[in-house]
Amino acid sequence: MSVVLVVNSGSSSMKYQLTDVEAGEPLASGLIERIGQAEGRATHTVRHPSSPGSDAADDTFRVDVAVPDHDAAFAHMLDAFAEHGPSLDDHPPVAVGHRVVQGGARFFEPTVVTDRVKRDIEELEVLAPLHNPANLAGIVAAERAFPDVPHVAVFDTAFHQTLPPAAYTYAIDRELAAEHRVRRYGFHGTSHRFVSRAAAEFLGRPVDELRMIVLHLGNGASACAVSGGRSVETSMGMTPLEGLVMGTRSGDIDPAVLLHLQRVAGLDTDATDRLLNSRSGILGLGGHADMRDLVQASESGDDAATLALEVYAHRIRSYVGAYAAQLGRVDAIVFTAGVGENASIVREWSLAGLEGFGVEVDPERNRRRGSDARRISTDASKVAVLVVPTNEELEIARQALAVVDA
Ligand SMILES: Nc1ncnc2c1ncn2[C@@H]1O[C@H](COP(=O)(O)OP(=O)(O)O)[C@@H](O)[C@H]1O
Ligand SMILES: CC(=O)OP(=O)(O)O
Ligand SMILES: [Mg+2]
Repeated sequence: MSVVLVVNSGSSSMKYQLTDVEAGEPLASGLIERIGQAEGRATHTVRHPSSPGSDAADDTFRVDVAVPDHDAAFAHMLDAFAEHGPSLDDHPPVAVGHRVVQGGARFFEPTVVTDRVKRDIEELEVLAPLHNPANLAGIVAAERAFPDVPHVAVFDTAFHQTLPPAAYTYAIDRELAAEHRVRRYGFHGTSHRFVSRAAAEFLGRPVDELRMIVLHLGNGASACAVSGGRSVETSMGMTPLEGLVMGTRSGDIDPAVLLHLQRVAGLDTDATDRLLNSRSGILGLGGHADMRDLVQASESGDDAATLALEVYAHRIRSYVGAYAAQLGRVDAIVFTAGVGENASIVREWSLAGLEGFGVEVDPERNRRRGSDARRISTDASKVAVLVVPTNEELEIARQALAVVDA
């Protein structure tokens, strides 16, 4: 058994998963929230792999606990494994895989963490101020907790290294852009990679024959045009702010709006940053960052919530059209992540009216719930519309193991 611990450190949370890579099954997972705040909360779930004939439920343990920093989060995680299992002595990780959001133009592949790699991740903080500092803090804390195993950084940007220059170049002064590394990098690459391969498997066709549009709709959201298994266009840019409407992020906006607000509403740089990253998206429009709450508000007649949903879907439809043009042909449109896998209304509204382009969602299939990959288009639809659950942790574990085994 090859067990890998996967860590996804955010600025105020840490997610972890202990995974048996060969079985493709998590043994345990957890989430430590509100790191650095007075009241935190930790959840630890012990998974019981479902064997034929048995339907064992997972065990989840929740505690309210103040967690001052990432070191404390790791200490808490180790306690949770000791108390609730599975025992790390019986399942020692052979590697720790870390999600790192921004790898710039430097990291193309999963990379064993060294002092040099840590310095590079730190140096890339200017290009991802919300994400990379937390990712690095998680790596440093994990090295302290697991000093004897290799640590592997897996970058959100790596899958998008195949973008052609025409897709990643912003039309601004090229010398200024080069000096400050201003270009589009793209994110959620681990998910787009995993999901595009899983979709090909579901369709029973080699990924290198397929052209597809993957819609990763979670808290952050991005679209990716995948041709022959390679990312050729994606909606996030230099940072994870560009593109689709998200939980709290605006996505695309005329940059002159910022200039205008700075002039007439006195917004400074930090206030502008907070507006676009934390107070916009469906939260800014409809009062809810969580899609479940937004859908519920809309269903109970809240017009602002309904408009937020319409804007969210309208933006997705625009990207689907644009990416169809870039790809020249679309074999599949694939929904994934929390919203994409669960919110049938978002899938329905996003693809409404595309029948003329061979995209026909079957309303009944779309409404049906499920946790496996499934087709939601009609049998007659020229383009297959799929829901494919993402599993970034398994993909990170696989990539970390491959590096360590190599
Ligand atoms: N049953 C559901 N219906 C609608 N939205 C859902 C459902 N379950 C989860 N979501 C939404 O998925 C989003 C979180 O997605 P997720 O992929 O877990 O995000 P992240 O990993 O980026 O934190 C939230 O907006 C949440 O409301
Ligand atoms: C890059 C990014 O947006 O990540 P997340 O969706 O986890 O916020
Ligand atoms: Mg996610």
